[in-house]
Formats: sequence, C-alpha cells, structure tokens
Amino acid sequence: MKWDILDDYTIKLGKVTEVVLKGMARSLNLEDDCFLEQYGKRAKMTAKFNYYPKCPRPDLVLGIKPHADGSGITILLQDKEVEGLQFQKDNQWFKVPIIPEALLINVGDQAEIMSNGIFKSPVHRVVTNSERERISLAVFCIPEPENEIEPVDGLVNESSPRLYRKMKNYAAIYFQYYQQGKRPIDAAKI
Ligand SMILES: O=C(O)CCC(=O)C(=O)O
Ligand SMILES: [Fe+2]
Repeated sequence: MKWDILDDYTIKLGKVTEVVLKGMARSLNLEDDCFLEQYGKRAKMTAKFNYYPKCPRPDLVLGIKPHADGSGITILLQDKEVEGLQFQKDNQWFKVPIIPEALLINVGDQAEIMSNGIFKSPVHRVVTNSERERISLAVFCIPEPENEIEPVDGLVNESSPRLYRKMKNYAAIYFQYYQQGKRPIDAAKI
C-alpha cells in the first residue's frame, strides 16, 4: 500500500468535507460554518477498504448487513465495475448505480443529529455477487470526539422541536448499539 496516496487522498477529502458541510448549511439558510463548528478542527477520518469476494450464494449471504453510518458524512469510492450497494427507502431496497470515479457522499448519523433530522442517515447494505469480486473505499469523516454534537440553534424552534439530545463521542455508542443489532441513532433521539 502506498500510504502517501491515501494520505494525499484524505487531505483532499478534508477539503471536500468542508465544502459539503458548508453547502448543507447553506441549503438550509444557516450560517455557512454552523456544522463545521461542531465538526471541529481536529475532526477524524477513518478509511475502510471493503473487499467482497465472489460468493456462490448471494441469496443467503450479505457483504455488509443493513446499517447507517455513524460518521458526520461518509465519502465512498465504489468499485468501477461491480454493483452491490443498496439504500433502503419505504421498506424497499434501491441499487446505487456505478458512476466510475464519482464520489458518493452519504449522510451519517451525526449529520442527522446536527440537522435535527432534516438530513437523514439512510440505512444501506451491500449484497454479494456470484460472478465478480468487489472493492470499495469508505472514508468516514468523524467530528472531533470531544465535541458535543447537537441540533444547531437555527433549526430548533417552537414549530420544529429538538429531536436529538447532545452527544459526545458518538462513535463509542455507535459500536455498542451496532453489535447489539440496534440502530445507534435511537440513543440520541429524545
Ligand atoms: O461497499 C460499499 O459500497 C459500502 C460500504 C459501507 O456501507 C460501509 O463501509 O459502511
Ligand atoms: Fe456504510
């Protein structure tokens, strides 16, 4: 592994994260930096390389079980040729098409909390394929663990009450819930 390539890539993704979080704020008529302030200057990134070998029984075996990401946002580079990622909406699974070189940006639980539920952290899964192996690189952009994450002021008022409590080090809670097969975001819901 050429670590300098990953290093370079994540530095660039740091800039992408900034642009995306600013854009998300702007789309809600909020101050540009309101999500970035909670996100913090010492935010973390975790790069996860996923390898899905060929599987003779895709009807029985999933690549990744249904989950929502615990990140602020996740930046995903999908396999250039093999599909597999699916998102759930209204109890149905929708395939993500392949767009070579495109970055797929997924809203994580912590962006759902900060936006008081306006941006939803969707449940997704990866199915296996009997003919082809598949790889992906998921980079989880994670707010500074010591920071308190909560719905931003501009989104809480009489007509839209606060839906999530203040959370610190969400990643720790995330894995505890995940292992028990529960949705971690439920720990934050009021
Ligand atoms: O492999 C993919 O396309 C998605 C992986 C994923 O959802 C994850 O690592 O959290
Ligand atoms: Fe995921």
